[in-house]
Amino acid sequence: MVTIMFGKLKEKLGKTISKLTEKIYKKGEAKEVTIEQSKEEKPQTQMEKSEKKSPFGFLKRDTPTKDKEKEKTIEKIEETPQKKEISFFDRFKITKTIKKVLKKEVVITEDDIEDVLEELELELLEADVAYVVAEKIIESLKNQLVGMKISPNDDPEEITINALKNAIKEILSQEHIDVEEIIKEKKKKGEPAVFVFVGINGTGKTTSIAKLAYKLKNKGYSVVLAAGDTFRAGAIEQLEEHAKNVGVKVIKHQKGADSAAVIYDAIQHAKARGIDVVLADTAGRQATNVNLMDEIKKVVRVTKPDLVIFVGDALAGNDAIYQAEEFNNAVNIDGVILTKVDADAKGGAALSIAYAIGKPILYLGVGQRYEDLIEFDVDWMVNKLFGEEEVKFSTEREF
Ligand SMILES: Nc1nc2c(ncn2[C@@H]2O[C@H](COP(=O)(O)OP(=O)(O)OP(=O)(O)O)[C@@H](O)[C@H]2O)c(=O)[nH]1
Repeated sequence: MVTIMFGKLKEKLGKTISKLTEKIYKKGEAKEVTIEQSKEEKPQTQMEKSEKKSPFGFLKRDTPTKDKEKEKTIEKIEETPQKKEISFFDRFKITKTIKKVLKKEVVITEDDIEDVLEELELELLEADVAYVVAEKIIESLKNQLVGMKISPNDDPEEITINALKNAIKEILSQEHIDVEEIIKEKKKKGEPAVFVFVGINGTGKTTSIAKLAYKLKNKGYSVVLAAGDTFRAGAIEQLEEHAKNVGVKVIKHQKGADSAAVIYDAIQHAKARGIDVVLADTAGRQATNVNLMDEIKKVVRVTKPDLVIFVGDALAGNDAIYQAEEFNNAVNIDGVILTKVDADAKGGAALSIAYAIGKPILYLGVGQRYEDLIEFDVDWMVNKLFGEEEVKFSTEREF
């Protein structure tokens, strides 16, 4: 079954836009008007185009009406509005579009939208959006929409989509961390950049390290891995397997050794050989395990990494956010890698984790191949939530 990434969230946002738009139309006593357009007339405006291709499918589509003396057809929407030679017969092809237009100006009040926003809040929580994030989105929508004047020339759908996009961008926008910039700055000082990966068991730390090693190596950086997970049986061998596949070296000690010592040795190795980056694995641990959390604090104290990266599992929903908060309180996380986003039909964790801990998402794990690690970008996520295309990720497995 192919998961539609953020599918649940996308569906709920679409329903909200439809309801808010209808509220505005109703209050403005909107009437339906028919717009006739022949091929020769001006090319469609972007809004008219998006109205026909609305991602949420609830908007009026072209409704061709049969007309004896003239053949009518839906005007084919050009992906890119190139000037095309129009044939003689094409000139008579008329497009009729029915669109709603407000009869009078509308000033939105809190009463107008209260019920829709209450429903949205519940639906966001159902999509694993953290409570504090759902609250923030509702508050942002109220601040943007209550008191807004909408004239008959405005497009209510465009206004509601933009309001929701702004609310989500506010949530997603955290201070950006440029990983490559950190590597370059450390290189200038003749030192390796050190990134330590933390998180609970099974979230995808080891595979995310391998994916980042693959990405950085392909960008021309030299990378060494530190087998800091000296606790779980097979963890060292798993990392060695990835290292062999990706073509990088691993620094390891025996199982049960001190994690900080392994990572410290890897840093010395990198310094001695002028290697650019050390990616350090650590044992998966429950945030509630005090001894293991003390160990990770020692790792950070001893190795002084440039980035402590929390690896969270998008499928864990709110648990991923709780774990991120706990790790952030213990060792001050710098950034997040959210894994298994390709398998996450809800999308709540991706929307919530950065806001909940006030740290940026650095990368998203989107599959089980070494290339399935993408740099997180707010506009990319907003386009996935509001865009039309369904993102298809590979289900191929390399590990
Ligand atoms: N679909 C999908 N699976 C992933 C992704 N990232 C990791 N996985 C899978 O998640 C499982 C756990 O990955 P690991 O890297 O072993 O997890 P870990 O955090 O190192 O686990 P511990 O070593 O026990 O702490 C593996 O089967 C991975 O293939 C991803 O982005 N998408």
